[in-house]
Formats: sequence, structure tokens, C-alpha cells
Amino acid sequence: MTALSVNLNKVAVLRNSRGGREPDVLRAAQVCLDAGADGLTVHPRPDARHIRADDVYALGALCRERGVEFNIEGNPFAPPRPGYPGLLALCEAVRPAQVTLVPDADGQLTSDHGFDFTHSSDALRPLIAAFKALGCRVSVFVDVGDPNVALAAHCGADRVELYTGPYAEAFAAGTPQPALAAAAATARYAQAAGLGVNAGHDLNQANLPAFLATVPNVLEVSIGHALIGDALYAGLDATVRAYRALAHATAT
Ligand SMILES: CC(=O)[C@@H](O)[C@H](O)COP(=O)(O)O
Ligand SMILES: NCC(=O)COP(=O)(O)O
Repeated sequence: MTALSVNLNKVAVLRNSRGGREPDVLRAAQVCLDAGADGLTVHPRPDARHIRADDVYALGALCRERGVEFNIEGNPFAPPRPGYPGLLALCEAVRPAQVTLVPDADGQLTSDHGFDFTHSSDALRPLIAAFKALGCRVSVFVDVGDPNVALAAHCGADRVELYTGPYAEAFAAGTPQPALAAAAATARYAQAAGLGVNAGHDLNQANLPAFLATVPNVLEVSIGHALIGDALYAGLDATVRAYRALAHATAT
């Protein structure tokens, strides 16, 4: 079994577009957990464009209460700023079961690459130790095909998360096989170095089955963008019917 961690970033995107409380990220989280999600993921970004520190605190408490995994993603090198206390401070406050380190630049549209271990290992090692001292499992975002993926283990990481964006693109183009083979090889290489393997980015209902059938022992997938999009389609019919019934109930 591969665990499903639902990424709630996109619920916060919608909420922030109006500046109020709706849609409520905590309520959405409860629905996900009631539906059987194995955990929740957030990727609070320094510009606070979607998930904010207060969401992280509330979701951390919810996951603790429900006994499920909370996974916080972020760049451990991004400095604190107003509205963003920094990844280590968030983890210090919330003690998530897992932290996923992602080398995103500030303001980046979305995550699009893993760590370059030839340059980052020395800087990563003490940071990973600091997260582990908080009791967090540490996963590190990596590129499929990275020949240095085993260095994540030398840095002290417990797991790697395979960046699946290129696989999703290849799948959509109808040529998934090379990307699948590369992901499977990278997973085996990481596992041989003692690392657990997670995966994420642009996974969806179409491309997930082939990925999990080909890549061995994927422990967890974190999925947000497609899942929240699918939830709109799945929920629109019933929701329009409910609103229509209210509108049509007027005497005019
Ligand atoms: C780490 C990763 O793969 C990203 O998918 C991320 O969690 C999504 O971030 P955004 O929702 O900000 O695009
Ligand atoms: N780590 C990947 C993640 O949390 C969700 O990515 P996406 O499904 O929003 O692309």
C-alpha cells in the first residue's frame, strides 16, 4: 500500500483570493481525513500566497488529534520574514511527522526540480539533523535520474521524494515509458542506499496507476493540484442542484 497525503495548498489559493475564511482549509482537511486520506501535506511559501502559518498550526493540531501524518514542505534555506517564520520554526512549533525539503526559489510558480547534492550536501547535513532533532522524519525532493541521489542518505535524510512533474508531462504526451523506467531505477538506487521513497507533483488519477505499478515500494504520494481540481468536477453537479433548489424555491 502507498499512503495518500492530500496537499491542501489549492484550497488556500481559493480562500486567499477573497481574503475571508472560505473555503475553510481546516474543514477541507477534515473532509479529506474522513474520506480516508492517510495524511495531509502543505507547502507554505515565503510569500504566503496560499497556506499561511496559522493554517500550519491548525492543521498540525488536527493531524495530531486524528493520529495521521502531517507533512510540511518547504525550502529550509529560505529566511524568515513577516508572515513566514521559516520552515524550521514552523516545524519547531508543530512537530510534523514528516518534513519535505524542497529547493524552491522565492516566488517560484511551483516546484520544478530537486536538490543538487553535489553543491548542497554540506549545507543540508546540519539542517537535516536539526529537523530530526525535532522528531521529524526528513524527506528530500530529488530529480528522477539524479546519479547522486544516494547522497541524500549521507546527508542524514530518511526518504527522498521523486519529483514526478516530468513523468506527468511524458504521460500526457503519450510517451511515459522512459520516464517510468528512470523513476523505477532512481527509486531502486535510493532504496539500496537505505532511503524510503515518496513521490509527488502533478500526479493524477490517470498517471498514478502506471507509476505505482512500475516504481517499486513507493511509501507515499502527495497530491494536491489534480485532486482539488477533480473534487470540483465531482462536487459541481450536486452543488449546482442544491443552489438551484434554493433559487427556484422563491415565489417569484
Ligand atoms: C514539492 C512539490 O512537489 C510541490 O508540488 C508543491 O507541494 C506544490 O506547491 P504549489 O501548490 O505551491 O504549486
Ligand atoms: N509534493 C507534491 C505535492 O504535495 C502535491 O503536488 P501537486 O499534486 O499539487 O502537483
